[in-house]
Amino acid sequence: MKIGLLTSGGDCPGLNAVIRGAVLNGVKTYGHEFVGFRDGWRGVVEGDYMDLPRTKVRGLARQGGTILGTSRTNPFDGPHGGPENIEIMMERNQIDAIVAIGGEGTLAGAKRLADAGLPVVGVPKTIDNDLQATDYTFGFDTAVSIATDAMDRLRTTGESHHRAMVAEVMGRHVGWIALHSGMSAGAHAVLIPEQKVSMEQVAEWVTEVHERGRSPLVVVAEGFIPEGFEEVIHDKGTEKDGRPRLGGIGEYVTQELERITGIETRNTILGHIQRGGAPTGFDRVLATRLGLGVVDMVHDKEWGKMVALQGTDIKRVDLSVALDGLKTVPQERWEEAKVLFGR
Ligand SMILES: Nc1ncnc2c1ncn2[C@@H]1O[C@H](COP(=O)(O)OP(=O)(O)OP(=O)(O)O)[C@@H](O)[C@H]1O
Ligand SMILES: O=P(O)(O)OC[C@H]1O[C@](O)(CO)[C@@H](O)[C@@H]1O
Ligand SMILES: [Mg+2]
Repeated sequence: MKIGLLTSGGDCPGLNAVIRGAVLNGVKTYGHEFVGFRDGWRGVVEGDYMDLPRTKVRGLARQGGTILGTSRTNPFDGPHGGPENIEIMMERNQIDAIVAIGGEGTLAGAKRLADAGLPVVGVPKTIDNDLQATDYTFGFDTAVSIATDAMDRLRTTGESHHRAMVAEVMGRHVGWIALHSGMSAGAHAVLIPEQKVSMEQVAEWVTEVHERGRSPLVVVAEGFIPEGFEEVIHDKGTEKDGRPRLGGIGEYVTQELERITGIETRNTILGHIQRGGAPTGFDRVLATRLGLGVVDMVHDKEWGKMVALQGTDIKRVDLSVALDGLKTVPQERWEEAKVLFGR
């Protein structure tokens, strides 16, 4: 078989480890051949790909980013998009299957193509950890570990100046990175998209912490909506696909805290630092296992599915199950963390 791999959506530490795992299993176990489409679905609709021999994936497990490049191209758009055109491209290039490595948008495209009869499967990726049917996505552990390290540093400078510190992390729709990095760094408040909290409540937690002589640390996910607001606060316009460009709520929280509490407060936006660089050991192992597993699934011709981590096992699940809403932070996980806030 000749299998085409693509990486699509935001990049994520571990993408290269998936590619390596897939190629090594395919070449060593089955004698399959691999190609890599450039820049996500763009490479598929334009038939733009590179050969991926075993030598091309050497040492890739530890390398951040994606050697294939990524984009947010829709495989159904443009004169060469859609299942009929993609089928013609596959036949012309003798490509037998497509493995789409991406988040919910990429996998929605993969599902529609599989529903139209194309041999397509998925591998879940996102630092946000918001995909259903998989316990964790690779990239999440790396993002949490980078954010934890940054917050440890914010705490020492905050303590020295008796300031409150605000750290804004990624998390457009869900607060997994905020919850885990906040818990890990000992944050005194964690603000996430799933939970409406008033700025007065946050100010109360911050004041309590300050009064017992500590430097308060507030972690806020970029998609947090404070009580009294209907929509996420952002001031950087929108992307081409209409998504608001986030990264700004931290500034609002900082200004409001300083205004209400009178405590000098500083804001740090971690941004894309959370997505860059080498994956953690956990993410390398998870991504490698997903890469190994997806090739077994392709070999068994189980189209329209993705590989997923369930417990400690790599399982095969229908893309429809994985795409049935986002995996948000449950109420009980928030209540559990809340015990650590404030006094
Ligand atoms: N229902 C759909 N059908 C076909 N293509 C889609 C669909 N939904 C999204 N896409 C395409 O997939 C691209 C990638 O999706 P998106 O930008 O959400 O990234 P993602 O794979 O979800 O990763 P991220 O975690 O960065 O959001 C979108 O820009 C869009 O072009
Ligand atoms: O700046 P970009 O690449 O458009 O992506 C930003 C988004 O991608 C993610 O990192 C992953 O979905 C989100 O947390 C964030 O909102
Ligand atoms: Mg998405």
